[in-house]
Amino acid sequence: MPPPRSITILGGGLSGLTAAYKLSKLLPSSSGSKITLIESTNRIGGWINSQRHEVEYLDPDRKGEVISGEVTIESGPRSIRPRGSEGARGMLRLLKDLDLTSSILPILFSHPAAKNRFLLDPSTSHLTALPTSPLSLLSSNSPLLKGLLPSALKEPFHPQIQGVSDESVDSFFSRRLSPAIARNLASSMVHGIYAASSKDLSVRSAFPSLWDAEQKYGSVVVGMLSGGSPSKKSKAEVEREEEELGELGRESKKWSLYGLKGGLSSLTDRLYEEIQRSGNVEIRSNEAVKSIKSLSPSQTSQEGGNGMVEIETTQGKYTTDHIISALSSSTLSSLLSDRQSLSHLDTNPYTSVGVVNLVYPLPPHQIHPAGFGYLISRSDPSSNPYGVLGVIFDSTAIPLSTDVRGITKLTLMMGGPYWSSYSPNLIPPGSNEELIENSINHLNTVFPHLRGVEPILKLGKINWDCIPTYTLNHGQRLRDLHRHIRDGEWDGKLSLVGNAYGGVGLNDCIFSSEGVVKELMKGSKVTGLERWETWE
Ligand SMILES: C=Cc1c2[nH]c(c1C)Cc1[nH]c(c(CCC(=O)O)c1C)Cc1[nH]c(c(C)c1CCC(=O)O)Cc1[nH]c(c(C)c1C=C)C2
Repeated sequence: MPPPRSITILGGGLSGLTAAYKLSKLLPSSSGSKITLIESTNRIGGWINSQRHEVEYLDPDRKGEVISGEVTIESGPRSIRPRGSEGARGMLRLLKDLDLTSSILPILFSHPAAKNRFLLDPSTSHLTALPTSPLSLLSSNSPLLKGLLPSALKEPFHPQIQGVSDESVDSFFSRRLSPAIARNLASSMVHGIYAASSKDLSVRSAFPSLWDAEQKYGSVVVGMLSGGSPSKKSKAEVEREEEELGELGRESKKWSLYGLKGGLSSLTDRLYEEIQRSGNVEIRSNEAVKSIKSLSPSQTSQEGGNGMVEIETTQGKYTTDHIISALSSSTLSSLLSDRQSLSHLDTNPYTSVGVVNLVYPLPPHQIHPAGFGYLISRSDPSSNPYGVLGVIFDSTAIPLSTDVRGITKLTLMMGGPYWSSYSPNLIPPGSNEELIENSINHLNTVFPHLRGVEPILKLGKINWDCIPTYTLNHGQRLRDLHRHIRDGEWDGKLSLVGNAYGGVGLNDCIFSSEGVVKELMKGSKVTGLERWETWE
C-alpha cells in the first residue's frame, strides 16, 4: 500500500515537529502528498521553552562595576541523556541530521554535575550526596540513606512476586528493599522524572527495567549486575546505527548528559526551520482543533481505502487521510464524539509543575555545593510548606558560555503530587509572584546566606498538566487502545505519539514519532502502540 495522500499532525511540540520533519524528508512535494501541522498556540516547541534575558548587576569585587549580559533560561526540559532509552541514539542521529552536532554541550562523567546529585532533608536543610557506587554507600551516614546497603545485599533473597500484573513504584521498592527506601529514594526519583507520587505510578510502565529484572532474575540487584534489560534491537541493527553515528556515537559514550547551546529550543527551532524550508508542510499555528471524526468510505467520495478523517478547527473544516496526534491523551479524548470515543485516553491523570527560575548576582560556589542539584522526597507541609520537589543548579548542571559571568542560575520545581494526590493537599499559588516568593523563601531556608541577596532575574510559571502519570496497568490499557484504533471505527487512521504513551522523556518522544513515520511510509496501518500488542 502507498503512504496516505494527506497526513495531518496535531500539536507543534517536539513529537509533532519530529513527525512533520521526518515526513517532509520522506514525502517531497513532488509525491503529491499533503502534510499539515496544526498548533493551537502561536508558539512552536511545546514544553521545550528556552528564552534569553538581559541581566545586569553591580560586581562587589570590582568596586561596584556594572556587569551586564544575557542568560538562557529553560522553563521545561533542559538536558538529554545519551543512553538508557530506545530513542537515545535516535535523538543523536536527529541532531546530526539537523547539523546541530556542534551545538551539543556534553557533561562528562567526570564533571561535578554528573557525580554530585543531592537529596535534601527539608526538616534539617541537610544535603546528602546520592551514592555513585556501593563503596560510597559504605561511607554515607545520612539518615535518608540508612539501611540502603543492607537492604540491597538482602534483596536477591526476597521471593519473586507471583500472579500480579503490575504494582506501584512505592510498593515495589517497599517489597524489594524497604519502606524507608521507598519513601526516601523512590519518591524523590519519581518527583525528579514524573513529578508524581510513587504510590500512583506503575513500576512496570515507568521503570520497566526494574520490573523485568525481577521477572527474569528474581532480583533487581542481580538484574542490574547482569547488565540490565537486553536491547530489543538485533546486534546487526545496533551496529548499523552506531556506524551511522560514527564519531558522535563514540564520543557520546563519555557523556553523562548533554545540553544544547542556546538551550533545548535550538532543537525545536531548527526542526521548525527545516520544515518551513522543505516547502511541503503547511503549518497552521494559532488554530485550535475542536473535533475530529472518522468518516467511513461510504461517507467520503473516495473510492476504496478506509475512509477519511474530518477535522473541525477554529478556522474551518478539513478532511485528511490520516492523523498523527501529538496532543496529550486527555486533550485528544476531548476532541472525540461520544460515539467515536476511545477507551482509556482519559484514565491517566496529568501532573502540573510550578517552575521558578532565579538568577543571583553571585558565583555558584558562593551559593551551593558543586553538583547537579537536589531532590526532595515526599515530605510533610510542616517541613516543606510549598511542596518543593527539587532544585536544579543550572549554572553547574549545564554551564553555558553565553551566560553572563559571575552569576548563579537556579530552577525550583514545585507542586506535582503536592497539588493533586498527597494528603493534606496544598493549593497551587494564585499568582506567579506568589510562586516566586515561595521559592525565594525555600532557598533562604536551605542557603541562609542568600537572605538579603536580591535575585537579578525572577521568572515563575505553572506548567499545567505537563506530565502524564502512568497509573497501574497502563500497558494493558495501551494494548486495548491499540486494538480499538486498529479494528474499530478509526480503522487505523489515527496514530498516537508524544509523552502520553511510551515514556515521558525527550528521547521517548523522538522514538515514537520516528517509529510511526517509518511504518506510515511502508503503507502500514500504524497506531503507534504496536509495542503493547502482545502485553500480558
Ligand atoms: C517540568 C519538569 C519536569 C520534571 N520531569 C521532567 C520534566 C520536563 C521530565 C524528566 N526529567 C528527567 C527525566 C528522565 C531523563 C530523560 O529521559 O530525559 C524526564 C523524562 C530527569 C531530570 N529531572 C530533572 C532534570 C534536570 C532531569 C534531567 C537530568 C537527568 O536525567 O538526571 C529535574 C527535575 N525535573 C522535575 C523535577 C521536579 C525536577 C527537580 C529537580 C520534573
